[in-house]
Amino acid sequence: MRKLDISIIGVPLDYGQSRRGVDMGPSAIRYAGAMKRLEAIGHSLQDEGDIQVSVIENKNREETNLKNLEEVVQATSELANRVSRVIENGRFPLVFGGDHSIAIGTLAGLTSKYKNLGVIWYDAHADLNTAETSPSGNIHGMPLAVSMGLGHEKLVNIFTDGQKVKPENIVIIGARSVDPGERALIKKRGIKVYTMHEIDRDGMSSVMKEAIEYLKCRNLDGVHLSLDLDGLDPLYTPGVGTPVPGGISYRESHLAMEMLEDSGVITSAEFVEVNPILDEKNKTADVAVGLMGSLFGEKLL
Ligand SMILES: NC(=[NH2+])NCCC[C@H](N)C(=O)O
Ligand SMILES: [Mn+2]
Ligand SMILES: [Mn+2]
Repeated sequence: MRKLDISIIGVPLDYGQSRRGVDMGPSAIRYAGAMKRLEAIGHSLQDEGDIQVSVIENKNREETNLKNLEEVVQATSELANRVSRVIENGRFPLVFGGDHSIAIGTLAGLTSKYKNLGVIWYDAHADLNTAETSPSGNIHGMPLAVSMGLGHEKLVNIFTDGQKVKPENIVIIGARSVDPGERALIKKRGIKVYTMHEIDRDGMSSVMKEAIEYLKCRNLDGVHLSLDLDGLDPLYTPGVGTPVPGGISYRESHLAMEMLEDSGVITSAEFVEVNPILDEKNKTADVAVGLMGSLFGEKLL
C-alpha cells in the first residue's frame, strides 16, 4: 500500500447552489474523524485549514443567470492556488466541500502538475451544464463543463486560460439525473458515462474494472476522484442538497473505492455536497469518511 503525505483543504462554499448549509461540510467531515481515520492506515496528514469564502461587494455585477458568480470565482481561484502549492510540495490534495462548484478550482490547480489529467466523477448528476443549458443557474451543475473549457469565461479562465481536462479523460459513474443539454454534450464529446443502468446490469465490479482500464489506456499523468455524496442513494447519504433516488449503494461505493485503491491510479480526491443541516446525525459525513478509509487503503482483513 502507498503511504501518502496528505494535505486536507476545506472549502466552506455554498454559493454554487441554492440550499444553505453545505458550507458546513468541511466541519462535518472533520468532525466525523477524517484525519484520525487516515492516520490509522499509516498516512501522514496535514490540515491546511479552510479557503476563505467571502461575499464580493461589487456594484457593477454583470447580467448573468449564474448565481453568485463573483463569490464562486473568488473561492475557486484561491482553491486552485492552494491545490497547486500542495502538489508542488509533493503532497496529495484531499479537498472537502462545499458544493460541487469547488471542483472548478481543484481541477484548475491540479493542471499546474498534471498535463494529461484523468477524472472520475462519482455523482448522480453529470454537472455538464453551461449558462445556456442550466435549468437552475446553479454553478454546482457546471464544473465538469467548465473544466472542459465550456461555459462562462470567468469560470473557464480560473488559474489558467481555457480547458483543464480533455473530455476523453473523463469517466462519470452513477449518473441518473441528466439534463437535455448535458445529454447532448455527452454524445457530442463522447464522454464515458456509466449510468445506474450499467451499474445494475453489469455490477459495480465490472463497471470499475472497465473504468480503470479505460483511464489506464489514456496515458494519464494523474487521476482525480471527484466524489459527490449524492452519487450514493439518499438512503445512505441523506445530507445532500439535490438527492436523487435509485442511487449507488453503500456496499457498491466501498467496493468502488477499494478497486481504485488497488489500481493505484488516484493522485488527488475531493468529497463534496455534504450538508449537515439536511443530514441525520452526521450520517453523510460518516459515510464520506468511511469511503475515504477504503480509498486510502483500509482492508477488512
Ligand atoms: N453537484 C450537484 N449536486 N449538481 C446538481 C445539478 C442539478 C442540475 N443538473 C442543475 O444543473 O441545476
Ligand atoms: Mn450531484
Ligand atoms: Mn455533483
